Amino acid sequence: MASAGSADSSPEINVVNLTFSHNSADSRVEPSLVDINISLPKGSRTILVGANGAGKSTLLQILAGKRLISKEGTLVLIKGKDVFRQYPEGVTFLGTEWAMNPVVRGDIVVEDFLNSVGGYRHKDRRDKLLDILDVDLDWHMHKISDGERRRVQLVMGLMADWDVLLLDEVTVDLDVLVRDDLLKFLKRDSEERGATILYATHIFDGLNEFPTHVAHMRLGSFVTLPTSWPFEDFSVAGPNTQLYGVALQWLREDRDFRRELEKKGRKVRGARKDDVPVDSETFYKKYDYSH
Ligand SMILES: Nc1ncnc2c1ncn2[C@@H]1O[C@H](COP(=O)(O)OP(=O)(O)OP(=O)(O)O)[C@@H](O)[C@H]1O
Repeated sequence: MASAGSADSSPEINVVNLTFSHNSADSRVEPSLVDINISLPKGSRTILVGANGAGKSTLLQILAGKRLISKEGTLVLIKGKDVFRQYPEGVTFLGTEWAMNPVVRGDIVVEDFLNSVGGYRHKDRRDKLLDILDVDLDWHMHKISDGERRRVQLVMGLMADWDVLLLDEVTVDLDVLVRDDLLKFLKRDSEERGATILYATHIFDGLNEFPTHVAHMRLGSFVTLPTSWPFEDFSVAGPNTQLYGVALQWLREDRDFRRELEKKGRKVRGARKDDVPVDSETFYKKYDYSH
């Protein structure tokens, strides 16, 4: 089976010996990423699967140049360029924190907002995306829903041609029809232009036809390196032919793995506290926050 984790002559994304701690001053805190080595070919579309806290966002943020790594022996390259020193052109990162920025909740009309980031220069693609994402140029950014704001973000982020797209869970609040149309657009775009996508998500419905590779992260490491999809080898994820089934199996394995570690007395990050009821109503009744 083809794995994209091995060395490639000219990979579009190449990470070598990456270990990263959010709090490097405190050696008791386990690193968020441990010894990551991946190499993704141009034109690939890779889905990152992993439980909460697995390290998906951290990896995408590092690739987006949002966190500085200065360790000797570590390489984080996109299009052959070091993302910390000479950030490559044509890389787009779309993450969830954008929608929290007060600027994008201000009283500004969508058309002006898109023009302020060069929308007039990419009118054809912009108009295609407005149609796919069902965005109205007359909307006011402070009067739209979170899902609508997300759609504006996607128009903004995707309207210029990109070579590498880093997507961190930004399709989560789209309705199913818009999400489906968007994924078809991205797949076509990637096929026609040889553009590369790395996509972290928790929603696997309707995603079967999208990826060229699928990978599994757990506790900051790759359990399954980016591997050609659909899997031909049952040993990777059992007899699953649907991505949804693969993800369910991997997440179950992650939970079992985490429980085994906890039994041995190791505190595992990302674990749910068992004394917090899963439904919020019970939680608030139990802790009575009314006073
Ligand atoms: N700003 C931060 N400061 C300290 N630790 C952080 C920070 N952001 C993430 N972490 C830690 O890094 C680890 C990886 O988190 P990350 O957000 O990358 O996981 P993820 O796989 O994207 O999870 P999710 O599916 O919940 O988005 C977690 O243990 C998390 O607690």
